[in-house]
Amino acid sequence: MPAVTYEHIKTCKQTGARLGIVHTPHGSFETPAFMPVGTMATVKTMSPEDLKQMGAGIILSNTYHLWLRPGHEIIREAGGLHKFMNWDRPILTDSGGFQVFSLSDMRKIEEEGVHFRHHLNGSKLFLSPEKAMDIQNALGSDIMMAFDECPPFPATYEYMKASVERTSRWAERCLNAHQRPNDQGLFGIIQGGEFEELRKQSAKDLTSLDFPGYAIGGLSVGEPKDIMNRVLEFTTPLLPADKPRYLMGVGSPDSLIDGAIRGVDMFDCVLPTRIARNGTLMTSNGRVVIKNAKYERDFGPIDENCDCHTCKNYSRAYVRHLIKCNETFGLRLASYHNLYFLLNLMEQVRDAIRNDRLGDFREEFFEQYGFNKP
Ligand SMILES: CNc1nc2cc3c(=O)[nH]c(N)nc3c(CCN)c2[nH]1
Ligand SMILES: [Zn+2]
Repeated sequence: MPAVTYEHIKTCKQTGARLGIVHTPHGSFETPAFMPVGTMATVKTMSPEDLKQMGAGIILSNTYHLWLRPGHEIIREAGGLHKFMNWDRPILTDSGGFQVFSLSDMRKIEEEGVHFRHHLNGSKLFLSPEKAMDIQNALGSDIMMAFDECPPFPATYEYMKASVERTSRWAERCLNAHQRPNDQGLFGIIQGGEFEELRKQSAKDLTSLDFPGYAIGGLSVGEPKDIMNRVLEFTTPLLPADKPRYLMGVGSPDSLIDGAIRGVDMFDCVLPTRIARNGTLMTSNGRVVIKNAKYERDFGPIDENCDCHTCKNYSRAYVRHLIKCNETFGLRLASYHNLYFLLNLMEQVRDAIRNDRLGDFREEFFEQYGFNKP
C-alpha cells in the first residue's frame, strides 16, 4: 500500500475544481488544501495547538534549512520531525533545490548536484538528489519532494529544456534513493516554465515514473498571474486524475481560487505569516495595513466576517498598537488571523465545489475582496 493515496470525492460541475482527500501515514486532509509553511520546524509564532484549532490539516517544512540548522541527524535521533516539533498530523518537506537558488549565491549546477555557499556563514556545500532524499528520510516527512531545479523567470527555451531534462534525471535518482516507500510518499515536480512543449515533456518523463503525487514547480517566481493560469490550464490535464496535484509557492487568495478552479489540490506559501509580521492583514473586504493611522481608534475586529480567535477577542487598535511596538504578541495575533483567513477560504472553496458553484463563489469573493477593481 503506497504511503500516500488520493481519494477523489467529486468534480465541481461549474469548473474543473475537484474535492478530494489525501491519505498519509499521519492522517488525512481534505483538498483543495492550503499548507502553512513551517520552514525551521515551526510555523512562525504558532503552536501546534494553534494550527489544529484553526484547522490546518498539513504543514510544510524545509530540507535545506533543517539540514543546516539543527542538522537532520539530530532530528533523526529525536525520532523524526513530527516528534521533534510535536506535530502529529501530515508534514510535507520541500527538497532544497528551490531554497538553494533563492537563498544562496555562488552556486554551480552540475549533473551530480548543486555546489553552493551556506547562506549564513559562506561555507561550501553540496546538495544532490541522493542527499536530499537522505535528509528527508531522516526527517520522516509523510510527503517528500524530488530534488529539482526551479529555473529563474524568464528563462530561454534552450536553458529550460536542458533544465527539465536534468530535473527528470534527478527525479529518477530520487526514486532510486528512496529508502522508505511504504512510510513516505515522494512527489515528482513538473518543470518547463511557460513552454507548453517542455511542460508536456516534463509531465511525460515524471508520470512514466509513477510517483504517488505531482507538484507543479517553476511558477510563482515573478511571472504575471495570467501566465501562471495559462500554464496551469495546459499542465494539470497532463497529470493523473487519481493523484494529488500540488502548486508550489502559491498562496494569495485569488491565486488559490484560480488554482483550485484549474484542478490544483494542494498549495503552500509563506505569504500569510510573512505579511502578518509587518502588519498586513487579509480580510474579506481586502487587505488592511494595520499600522495606518486610521485604525488608531478602531475598536472593531480585524474582519467582522471572521470568527478566528484574534477577531473574536482583540481590536484593530490593539493589534495596531502591538505591531507598531513590535510586540511578539502582535505578530502572533496577526499571523493567527491571516492563516485562519486562508484556511477558512479553502473550506469555503471546498464547500463551493460540493455545491457545484465555485465559479459563482469566485465572482462573489473577488467582488467583495476588491480583486475586480481596475
Ligand atoms: C514563492 N514561489 C515559489 N515558487 C516555487 C517553485 C518551486 C519549485 O519549482 N520547486 C521546489 N522544489 N520548490 C518551489 C517553491 C518552494 C515551495 N515552498 C516555490 N515557491
Ligand atoms: Zn480573524
